[in-house]
Amino acid sequence: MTEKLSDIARKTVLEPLIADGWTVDEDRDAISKTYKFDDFTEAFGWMTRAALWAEKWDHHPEWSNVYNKVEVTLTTHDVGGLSSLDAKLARKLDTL
Ligand SMILES: C[C@H](O)[C@H](O)[C@H]1CNC2=NC(N)=NC(=O)C2=N1
Repeated sequence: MTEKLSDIARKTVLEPLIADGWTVDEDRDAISKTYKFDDFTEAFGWMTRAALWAEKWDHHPEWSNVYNKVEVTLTTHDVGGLSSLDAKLARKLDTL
């Protein structure tokens, strides 16, 4: 069962993500990042790879794409805030 991150876990888990360009939206208890690519093909290719991981892990990003830019927000709808699944998916997205 997925649970919201505790205050202690939150600090440990979020710090490295913030260092890698993720920002925390405290109001929504979500993290966001904008990825920029050379062109649409690169952006959409990345989204396709990301979508396969999201489906595999049954954890899906909120995202939008305009040409070479992809804006991603991660939060766990089932618990109404950030969980370890968001951190796991964020780390994966950063490696794709
Ligand atoms: C039924 C299904 O497992 C759930 O609705 C999953 C699907 N993908 C999800 N994605 C995200 N981001 N949060 C969720 O709580 C969530 N729940």
